[in-house]
Amino acid sequence: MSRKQFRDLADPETARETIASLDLAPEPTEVPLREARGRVLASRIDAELDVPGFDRASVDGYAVRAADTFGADEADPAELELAGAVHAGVEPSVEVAIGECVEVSTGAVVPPGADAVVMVERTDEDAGVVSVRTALAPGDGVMFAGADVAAGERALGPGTVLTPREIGLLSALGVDSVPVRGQPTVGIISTGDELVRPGGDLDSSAGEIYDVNSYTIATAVEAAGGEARLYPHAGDDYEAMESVLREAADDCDLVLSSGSTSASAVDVIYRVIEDTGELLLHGVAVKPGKPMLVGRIADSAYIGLPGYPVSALTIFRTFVAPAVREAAGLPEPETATVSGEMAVRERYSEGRQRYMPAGLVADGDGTTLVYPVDKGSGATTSLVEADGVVSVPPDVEYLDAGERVTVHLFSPDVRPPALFGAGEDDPALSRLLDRVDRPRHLGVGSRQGRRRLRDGVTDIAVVTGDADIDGAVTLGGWRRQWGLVVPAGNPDDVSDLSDLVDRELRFVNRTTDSGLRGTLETALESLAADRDRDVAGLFSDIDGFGLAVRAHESPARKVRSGDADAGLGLRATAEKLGLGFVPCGTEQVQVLADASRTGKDGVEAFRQALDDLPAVAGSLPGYDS
Ligand SMILES: Nc1nc2c(c(=O)[nH]1)N[C@H]1C(S)=C(S)[C@@H](COP(=O)(O)OP(=O)(O)OC[C@H]3O[C@@H](n4cnc5c(N)ncnc54)[C@H](O)[C@@H]3O)O[C@H]1N2
Ligand code: MOO
Repeated sequence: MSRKQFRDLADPETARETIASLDLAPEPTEVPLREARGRVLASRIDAELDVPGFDRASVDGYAVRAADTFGADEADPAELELAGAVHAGVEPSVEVAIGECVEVSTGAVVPPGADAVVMVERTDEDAGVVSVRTALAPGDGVMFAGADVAAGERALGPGTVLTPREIGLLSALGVDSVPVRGQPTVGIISTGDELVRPGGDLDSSAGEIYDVNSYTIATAVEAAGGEARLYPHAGDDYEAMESVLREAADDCDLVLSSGSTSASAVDVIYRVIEDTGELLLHGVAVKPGKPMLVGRIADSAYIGLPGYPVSALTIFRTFVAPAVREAAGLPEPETATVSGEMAVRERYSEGRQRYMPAGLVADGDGTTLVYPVDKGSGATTSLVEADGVVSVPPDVEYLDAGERVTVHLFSPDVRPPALFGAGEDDPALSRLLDRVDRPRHLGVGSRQGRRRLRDGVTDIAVVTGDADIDGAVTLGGWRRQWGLVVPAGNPDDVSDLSDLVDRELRFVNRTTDSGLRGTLETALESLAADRDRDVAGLFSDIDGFGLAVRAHESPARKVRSGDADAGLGLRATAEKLGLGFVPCGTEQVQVLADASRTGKDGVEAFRQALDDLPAVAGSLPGYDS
């Protein structure tokens, strides 16, 4: 089977122009006013009536002839005869003659003869005579007919985005349905045999994954003013893709697929487009998102997003969302940028325009630091753990530490974390972070945590083992019991670490970045010394010593699923998952803070949260404050 090769990549501007040349805009439509929020008026609306439709009392009080109150004040009130009353929603049956007044409530029709309304607070009434303690000018206390909007006036123009304010005006005009721009219908098709919709059962051993793109792109379409339609995901074969694409093209203004854009033998979607429609572009010099496609199928526009979730969403945000907004008649949203200094040096030399996900953190002086958050295009956390994107031109090979860069925030209301930490992923830490406003913690293990603290990226590091870092102070810490997580009831009768070495047990380790791995190795080193053996040989006697998983619960989960006999873990994890536990020792977890950042509100808040440590540790088996 032939494979796609990416030799000539289009530049981003060409991609933008090609997408702009597609026609996504649907016909205008009419919607009930009640459902019109966020829609865009398709044509002008003129007032068909005066609002208010009558001279309306704006206060509770008495309708008067202003001339009758001339010269009145507290010392010398005007005395008027009470001729009757008019309430809101009732046609007046009295007139105000010279020397008279009529009681009115707010919103009532001002009765004939009157030209002003005095507030009840400035009057006294006694036996049918009202003393008015202030002088009024004509129009005081009255909203005249048509003063809000007059019949024939231009009320709202085409292109107006309908918010509650405009819906208020249209309600006042009695309009109950409005002509609006159509919302482009966008068909969403994820491709790939491996995909399962969230909620379905997942067989990870068969390489199945949850479908991230369908809901992500559907919600992004809606946020851009389109109407998303989800189609069942298409398997990795030509016929399946062709039939779903045709079906979606029949129904929608734009079809968006994800996946199958690249170079593998099953990445055939470009051929389906070539055969059933028109392929206008394949491959753009951007990162992420290089293999995107643009084309047409029947009367519908088509854009192929790459399968990797970060690539798909970045391409959507950068190239597709503006076209959807344009078709829906929506203005480009307010964007916000923040300027900051690169916290670390970042190398890059692929010659493509890069949209680098970046996080923000304030250092001790309040300087904004920017750090790359790139866990790769396949990691959804690459975007969740970032605050925005730095656009790096194709000819830039690296960004130096300290270099000034501009971050385009994901939205203007993005606020950087108040507390930024990295290191151990730990259940006590998770509970403590819940007590802090806007924390961000990267569970990258002790080693990486120390490195980021040393590099001046994070405010705190949560580590086991070596806690001696220049310029760092200890905020607090706790002890946790570690050992071997085994199946419930410990069926293999595992009693200590030597069983891993001496018996045929399938073990699951943690990665070398994790503190627990360091603690295990230290314990095994002393076992090797007791036995007068070389430590590497001891490690190699353990079946699975090299089988390392990143997350702190993962070894225990492998034990629970029957894929391992013992895993490195904590007592707290074993008990949480209903598994057995063989204790091997306790280790100290320490929270270190960059000494120059202890004045930050978030760091101070975390220090206060540490006061709750006895309660937190008391709720976790094997924990001690
Ligand atoms: N030999 C080459 N390999 C790749 C190249 C290349 O130029 N040569 N390009 C890489 C780049 S860049 C990208 S981006 C991806 C694009 O891949 P596809 O669009 O073909 O997407 P798939 O292969 O179908 O999937 C990639 C990846 O993403 C996962 N995926 C797909 N759809 C979803 C979804 N709806 N939800 C969650 N995850 C999804 C899929 O399982 C794969 O892991 O190709 C590189 N390879
Ligand atoms: O273009 Mo791919 O999106 O670099 O990951």
